[in-house]
Amino acid sequence: MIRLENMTKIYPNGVTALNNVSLQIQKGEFVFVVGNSGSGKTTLIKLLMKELQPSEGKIIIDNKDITRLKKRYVPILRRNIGVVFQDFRLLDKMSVYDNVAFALKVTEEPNKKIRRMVPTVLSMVGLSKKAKMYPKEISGGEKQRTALARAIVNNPPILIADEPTGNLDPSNSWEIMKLLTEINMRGTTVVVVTHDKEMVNAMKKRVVTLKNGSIVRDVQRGDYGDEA
Ligand SMILES: Nc1ncnc2c1ncn2[C@@H]1O[C@H](COP(=O)(O)OP(=O)(O)OP(=O)(O)O)[C@@H](O)[C@H]1O
Repeated sequence: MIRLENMTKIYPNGVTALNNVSLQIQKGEFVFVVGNSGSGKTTLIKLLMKELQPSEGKIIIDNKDITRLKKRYVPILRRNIGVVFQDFRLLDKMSVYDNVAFALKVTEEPNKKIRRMVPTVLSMVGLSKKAKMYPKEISGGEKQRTALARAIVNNPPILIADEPTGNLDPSNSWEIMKLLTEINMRGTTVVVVTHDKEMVNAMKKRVVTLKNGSIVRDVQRGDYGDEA
């Protein structure tokens, strides 16, 4: 489903953020990507979303090389990849409901579908009672769950979460991990970038470790390891 082939990213200032990275993620997998600050994790996510273009190599998603994808097809790619950003990127002037509905409005889904889907995902992430609240009126964990609801409301085949437990206390972190596991069990491929050692060690999923832009470890049912 996701295949990186000898991918290198050198930023215009000469920094090599990723160096000859090859990686395969199968449909339905749950993968943690770990690594020190500056190891290339965010760069990897941006390349997968086509926010950045690699300097060398291929990125194949669903048998298509997205590095060759024409600009007009980028929205279709993004519809297939739900992303939960580190800083949530919620719209402050919109309620929880509207933040989630917005993801369907931009893809011009019919109103009937929006009215059906938004309450369904809000209930799934336990936010039905907060639907009318605004981001500034809800907690960090609730913002994270709103961002997650928005990322999955389109039912994308791939979900990428950047530090989803980064700013959360342990109980909220577990809640988010439980939701990511549920989403994965429904068939979505889940990629989680994290520093959360305890969580990675508890989950026993595949762990890919980046160091200075290279993959230095890739283990099934793994732990956080010493490299990251
Ligand atoms: N826009 C940019 N221009 C130049 N260099 C960049 C740019 N963005 C990131 N870098 C550099 O690329 C390398 C990889 O950065 P990246 O943000 O991918 O790391 P990361 O693993 O996500 O780090 P963190 O855990 O701190 O978020 C770092 O050396 C960083 O300084």
